[in-house]
Amino acid sequence: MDVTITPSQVAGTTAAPPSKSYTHRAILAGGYSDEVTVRNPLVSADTRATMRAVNAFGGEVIHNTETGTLEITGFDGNPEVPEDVIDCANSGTTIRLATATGALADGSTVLTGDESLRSRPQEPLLLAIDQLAGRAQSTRENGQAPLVVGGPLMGGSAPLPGDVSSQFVTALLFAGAATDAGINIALQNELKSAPYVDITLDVLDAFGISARRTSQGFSVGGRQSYRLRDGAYSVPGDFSSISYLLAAGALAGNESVTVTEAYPGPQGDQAIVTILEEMGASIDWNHETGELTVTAESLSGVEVAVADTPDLLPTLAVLGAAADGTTTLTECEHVRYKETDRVGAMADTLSKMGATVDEYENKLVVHGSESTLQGTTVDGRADHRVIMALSVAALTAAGKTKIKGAEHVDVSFPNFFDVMETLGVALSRSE
Ligand SMILES: O=C(O)C1=C[C@@H](OP(=O)(O)O)[C@@H](O)[C@H](O)C1
Ligand SMILES: C=C(OP(=O)(O)O)C(=O)O
Repeated sequence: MDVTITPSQVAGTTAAPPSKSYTHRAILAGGYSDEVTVRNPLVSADTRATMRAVNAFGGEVIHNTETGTLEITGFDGNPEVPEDVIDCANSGTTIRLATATGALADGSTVLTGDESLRSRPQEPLLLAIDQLAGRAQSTRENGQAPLVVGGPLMGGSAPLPGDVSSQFVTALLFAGAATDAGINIALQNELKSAPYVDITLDVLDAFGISARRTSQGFSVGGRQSYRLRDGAYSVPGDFSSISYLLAAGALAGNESVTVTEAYPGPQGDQAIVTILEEMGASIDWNHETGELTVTAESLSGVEVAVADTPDLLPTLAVLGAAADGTTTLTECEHVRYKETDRVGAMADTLSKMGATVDEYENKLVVHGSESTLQGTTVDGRADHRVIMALSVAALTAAGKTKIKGAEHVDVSFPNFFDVMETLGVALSRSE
C-alpha cells in the first residue's frame, strides 16, 4: 500500500497504542508461566510473531477480541522442541528472545524471518549461548538468521558486547531464570538502549522473577518460576508511537493534540517529551491522568544523544528538518542495525524531500534552517518507523508526499493512518 499525504493541520485527542516492548515481554513471560491474562496488549505483526513463538514452544496464546485481552497458557519454564521453524517475520525482539528460549529445550529450534531480519546481527547472542553450554549457529555462518539453537542451556557466565543490541541481555535474562545455574552477563562495553533492559527488569519483577544489575552487567538466578503477582498484566502506552503523534502536534497543530494513556515509567522514549520542550514546543503532561498535550510553536534545533533512545531517531530527524537551526543526533551507530539502516534511510529520504543533512557513522546532522521540505515520492524502506516519521514530515512539506510500502506500520502501530485521519490529516491509500 502507498499512502499519499496532503499537508494538513492536526488537532484532537487520541489514545497511545499499547507498548510493543511491554507486549512482547508480557507474552513471553506468559509463555514461561502457567496461566496469564494480558490486558491492553498491542496486537501487531511483531507481537504476533512472539505469540507464534510461544505457541511453537508448547504454550497457547488466544486473542479474545471481545475483551481485547490475550489469554495465555504457558509452557511453565519448559519449552518444547518446536514442530516447525519459527517465523519471526520482521521482529528483532522476537528472534532474540525466542533464540534464548529455544536454547532451553532439549533438541533443536530453527528460527528465521524476513529479508530485513535475516540481515540483522545475532552473533553475540549465539556466542553467549555457546558459552552457557547451549548450541547456537547461524546456518550461513555469517552471524545472521536463519539460526539453529539447541539446549539444554545450563547457565553460568557469559561476556556480551553492549553496543549491538540490548535485546541479547533481555533474551538471556528471560531464559536464565529457567536454567539450573542462572546467568551472569559481563558487559564488554557500555550498554546501548539500556532503558529497554529496565523494561525487562520491570516485567520480570511483575512475574516474580528476581534479576538485577551488577557491577559487571546483569544477573538472574536459576530455577525460578514465572508467576504473575497480580491477576492480570496490563500493558502501558507506547512512547515510541507517541513520538509521532507529539511530533505531528508540535509541527502541524492548529490547536493542541492530546495523547491519553501516556503514563511515566521506564520507557526511555518518554524523553521525546523533554526533547520537544527543549526545542520550544509547549507541553502539558499530567502524570496522574496520563494526558499529554502538545501545542505547536516554532521549534529550534537541539543536540541529542540517542544511545538510550534509538527508536526516536527518525522522529527527531524530521523534527530537526522542520526546526530552525541545526539538530545533531549523536551516538546513533546502533540505529543502523534496525529494520533498515535508519541513519542512512532518514538522511536519504529527508534529503530527497529537500532537507540538508550530513550523515556520519555515529552522527546525523540536520540543518533545519537550510531545509525546505517539498512533497515527493519516498520509499518507506519497509520500516515502520521511517514510514511514520516521513508521514509527519509530509504534514509540513509543500505539496503532496507519497510514501511507498506504507502498510509496514502494522509492525508497531497498525491503525496509524486511521489515527492520523481522526486528527485531521488528509491522506489517500492506493495499492
Ligand atoms: O527490547 C526492546 O523491546 C527493544 C530494544 C531496542 O533495540 P536494541 O536493543 O537492539 O537497540 C529497540 O530499538 C527496539 O525497538 C525494541
Ligand atoms: C527495532 C525495532 O524493533 P525490533 O528490534 O523488535 O525489530 C523497532 O520497533 O523499531
